[in-house]
Formats: sequence, structure tokens, C-alpha cells
Amino acid sequence: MAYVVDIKENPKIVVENLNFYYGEKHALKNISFKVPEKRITALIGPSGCGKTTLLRCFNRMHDLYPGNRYEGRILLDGENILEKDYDLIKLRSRVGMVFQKPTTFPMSIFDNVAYGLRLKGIKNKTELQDRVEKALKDAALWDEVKDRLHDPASGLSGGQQQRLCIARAIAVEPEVLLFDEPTSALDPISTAKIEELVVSFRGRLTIIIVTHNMQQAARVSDYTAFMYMGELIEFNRTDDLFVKPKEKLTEDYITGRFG
Ligand SMILES: Nc1ncnc2c1ncn2[C@@H]1O[C@H](COP(=O)(O)OP(=O)(O)OP(=O)(O)O)[C@@H](O)[C@H]1O
Repeated sequence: MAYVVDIKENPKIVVENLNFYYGEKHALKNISFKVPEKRITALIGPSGCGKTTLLRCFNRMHDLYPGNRYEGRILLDGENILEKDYDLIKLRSRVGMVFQKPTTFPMSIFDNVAYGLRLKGIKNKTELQDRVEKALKDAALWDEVKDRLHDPASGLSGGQQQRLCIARAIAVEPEVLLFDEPTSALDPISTAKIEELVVSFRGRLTIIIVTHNMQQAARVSDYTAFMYMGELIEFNRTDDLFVKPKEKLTEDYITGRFG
């Protein structure tokens, strides 16, 4: 049994009967729901329930490893991204990702943000500078780094590095941004800054965020999906899911009875 609310917003992504296998391991079981456009959707559930596995389906990250298999459909603006010949380079430029640990490249702050822009063929110096500045401003990092753009990114604090990763991701103007527990390695102040950033993207980008932290899901998201043992148990507006859950399993989880 699952409760899946019908969203009011335009669906950016439609997940239809999605199953996912790591070899023999059946990690996602018949998942169907719609991700609203330009809203924030949180994926929650106990360790091992499949949150990260689901997130990594949205940009076909699993294709990097052999033996992984998808069944079902994931429609991005109506197009099935699970088609065998789907252009993965194009997909990953439309669907960006920010990981749990900051993954800055061993180069300068500027070059980290310019990296994807250069890959996209932007070579004009002024345009590059403008786009890097805008991305750093949007990631609330500009004031802290504007005087040392050519210093190595490795000299930044963990929280600054995570904001740099966000700047790098948004510089190429993706439509969807996936966050995999982006604050789990950060202190409370850096966490608050990342949460503020995520919220600032509401209305501009479609966000899907995996979090271990139920308070974080409640603070930042519009919709929440609760997963358990590879299944989607409940998908609802965040306020409703936390205040009046429809499923007993959801209620047990959010009241701390397990997990
Ligand atoms: N590469 C892999 N090969 C085989 N099984 C895997 C692999 N990665 C994950 N799994 C299994 O798939 C299931 C879902 O894992 P996943 O990492 O998606 O869970 P999660 O909800 O994100 O957990 P956590 O909150 O601990 O990060 C787990 O049972 C896990 O052991």
C-alpha cells in the first residue's frame, strides 16, 4: 500500500513503475510519482531504503557501473530518459548533481566554476567571467572569494567548498538539481547556509534532495517522499506528510518509532 498525492504543479519528472537492480539486488520496487516543476522535493527514509539509488536514476548515474538495470519509465518533460540510446551528456547538463562530500576539482576557484562552461564551448573571456561571477553570487559565495578567485579551491572550508560545488552545478543552468545529503559533512552554520541556498532556488529550478534529517526535509521542501525497503510508502505535500501522515509506516518513522 502506498499513498501518492496528485500534484497541483506541472510535473517536471514523472516516475512510472520504476524498478532498479544492482545485479541481483532489487533496490527500487515499482515506484511511481510526479516531481513538481520548480519546487523542492525531499526523499526521506531509514538507512538503506533506496533514497540515493532513486536520486541517481534521475541523471542515469548508475550507468557508470556494469550490471545495473532499470525497468519502467522516467519522463523528463515527457521524454523517457531511460531509453537505451538517450543522450547522457545532454541529460547530465539538464540534470545537475551535488554530492554528500564536497567534490571540488584540484584547480582554482574560478576554474572550478568555469569548468562546465568551457565544456559547453563558452570561451569568450568576458562571458566566462560574467557567468562565473553570477554563479558564485547565486551560490552566496562571491563576497568570500572575489579577491582570491585564482587560489586553489582546496583552500576553502568544507562549507565554502560545498557552495562552490553548487556554483559549479548551477553555472551551466540545469533545469533540475539533485542534492545527495549535501549537509551531512557540514557544521550547523554551513548547513544553514546550504539550506538557505536550496530554498532560494524555489521557483527557478526543480530540486530533489535526499536527507537523513527529517527536520531539514520539513524546513526546506514542498513535497516529501518517504521510502522504506526500496518502496515508496508515501508521497505528499511536506506539511501534510509530517502533520497527518496517511500511512502507518510513515507515522511510525516520523514519530521516531524506528529508523
Ligand atoms: N552498488 C551497490 N551494489 C549492490 N547493492 C547496493 C549498491 N549500492 C546500494 N546497494 C543496496 O541498495 C539498497 C539501497 O541503498 P541506498 O544507498 O540507495 O540507500 P539510502 O536510503 O540512500 O541509504 P543511506 O541513507 O544509508 O545512504 C541498500 O540495501 C544497499 O545495500
